[in-house]
Amino acid sequence: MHPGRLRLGVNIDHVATIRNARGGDHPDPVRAAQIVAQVGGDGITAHLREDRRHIRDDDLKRIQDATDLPLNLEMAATDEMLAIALRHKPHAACIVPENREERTTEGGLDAAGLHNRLAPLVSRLVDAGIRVSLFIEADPRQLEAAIRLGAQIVEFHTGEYAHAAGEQQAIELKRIADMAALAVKNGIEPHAGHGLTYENVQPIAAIPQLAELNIGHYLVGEAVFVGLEAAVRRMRDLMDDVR
Ligand SMILES: CC(=O)[C@@H](O)[C@H](O)COP(=O)(O)O
Ligand SMILES: NCC(=O)COP(=O)(O)O
Repeated sequence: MHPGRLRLGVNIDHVATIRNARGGDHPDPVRAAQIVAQVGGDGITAHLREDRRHIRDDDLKRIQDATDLPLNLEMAATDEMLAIALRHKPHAACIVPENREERTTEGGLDAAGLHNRLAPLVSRLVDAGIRVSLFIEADPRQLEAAIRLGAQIVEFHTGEYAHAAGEQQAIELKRIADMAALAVKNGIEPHAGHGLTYENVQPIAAIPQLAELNIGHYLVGEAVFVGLEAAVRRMRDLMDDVR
């Protein structure tokens, strides 16, 4: 059981997607971060992609200056992103797989296969006092790799769960629940995220070992209709109803 309340990290990438659609500065992801802070969000997640399709380098400091919420910087395992993380010193850095062609993150990081590339990067981040999260599939081999790498956090990719239905969704849910329990047994804090919505969040939120959910695209979509404040509040309520 995670001793504290299940935290909600709000990913504001797609506020920046709308902003960048016209090349201007509205809507500002920083204003979104401030609203998240005002309505009970527990953290801000921002994915600085190599192609800067949404979050941009200057957004990071503005977000950090604008709210006291912890910033979870999602980043690829590259020297460029390591230097940026060391410069900004976010609360946490979540290492995610990334390629230009993808529309969005398509799966978890291959922490096992990339051990030699990840090891120096993880230790540099840990040494700088940045909590390191690895965005992985709920798979024992990937979890073991994260333990070996010395990551403090794993974030389980919930995309397969989110896109599954019926029996397959139950199988994905059990996989995540089993790995969350194993993570805690090994002293790693388990998080989860990707593709979570009002409709599918509660079975994930009910997993007692999970400490944090990171949710973004759906909330920004809902915000178009009801506003970001109401969207975050509803997601928060749904999580609280099962924990
Ligand atoms: C790792 C993950 O699932 C998301 O946090 C990631 O940010 C998705 O990428 P986009 O935000 O570019 O869709
Ligand atoms: N790491 C998951 C995240 O930050 C948000 O993913 P999504 O809700 O935008 O799919």
